[in-house]
Amino acid sequence: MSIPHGNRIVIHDGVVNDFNADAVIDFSDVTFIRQGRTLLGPVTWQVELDERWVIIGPNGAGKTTLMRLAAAEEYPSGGVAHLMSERVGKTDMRDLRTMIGVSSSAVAARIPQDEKVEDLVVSAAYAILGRWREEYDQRDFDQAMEILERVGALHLTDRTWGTLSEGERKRVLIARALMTNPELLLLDEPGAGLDLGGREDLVGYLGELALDPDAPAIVMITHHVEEIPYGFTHALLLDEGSIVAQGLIDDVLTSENLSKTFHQPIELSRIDGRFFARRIVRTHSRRA
Ligand SMILES: Nc1ncnc2c1ncn2[C@@H]1O[C@H](COP(=O)(O)OP(=O)(O)OP(=O)(O)O)[C@@H](O)[C@H]1O
Repeated sequence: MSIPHGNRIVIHDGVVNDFNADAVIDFSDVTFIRQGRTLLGPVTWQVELDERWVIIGPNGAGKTTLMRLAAAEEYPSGGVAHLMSERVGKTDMRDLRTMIGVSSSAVAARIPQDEKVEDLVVSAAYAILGRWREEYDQRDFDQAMEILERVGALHLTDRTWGTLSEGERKRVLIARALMTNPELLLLDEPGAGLDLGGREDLVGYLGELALDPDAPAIVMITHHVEEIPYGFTHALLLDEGSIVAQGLIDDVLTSENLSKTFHQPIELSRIDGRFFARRIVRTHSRRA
């Protein structure tokens, strides 16, 4: 059997297993079908450890579906998916999830109102073991405090989830997602519901995280190009379950590609490295 070149390898236990060993996400022709409807795909997409991706697309485009597949929360209906070099469907999804940090409204919705921030973050290290309310190791508490400080939420340690503002919740969710030292961090609309100051704080923090060489690979869904932090390297545009464009952010985020994705004339501009987008308003000159 011939071995392909580059970073693709073949393991043969009777089955050819061809994937990018450097990728935390390696999807090849992945589809997701429900009730006879193809909600996503076929999608071929690779994310490597030092990459920071933004996913953009209209409502219902399939962004969260893609994220759920990347979070090992769903099995693909077709195609081949590897997460952290493990073949989805041939490995324990719970083991995979320990390597993936997720911050999303779905995670937020499962948190009891009376959960203390400290417990919420520290328990992430134990969730897989089902030790939600048991004794925790002092080292885990120390790590939780360190992460809360990094996301600017140390002062919230003793507060309960129900008393937090939207911006505070977003920070605490990211802290919880980072607690397991994941290889992959998935952020589904982390800026949703934040006021201008809160959004700018978040963009600043995520920009620092993006530039940290020890940070995990990051994939973030957003509806607003203004929320893309400095340091994000790649973009994927999705529409009606299909990829419109993907690759390096400077190549993919263009007025032309956004107009195609959103089916309207969009003008994209960039000021000091930040993106801004608006619909082009056509003005008609009147004859006297
Ligand atoms: N389990 C399911 N069964 C049937 N349809 C589903 C299921 N999950 C999602 N969908 C549909 O798949 C499509 C894509 O949904 P998804 O949540 O991935 O979109 P999205 O891009 O994240 O949208 P939004 O920006 O509104 O959050 C939508 O039309 C949605 O109604």
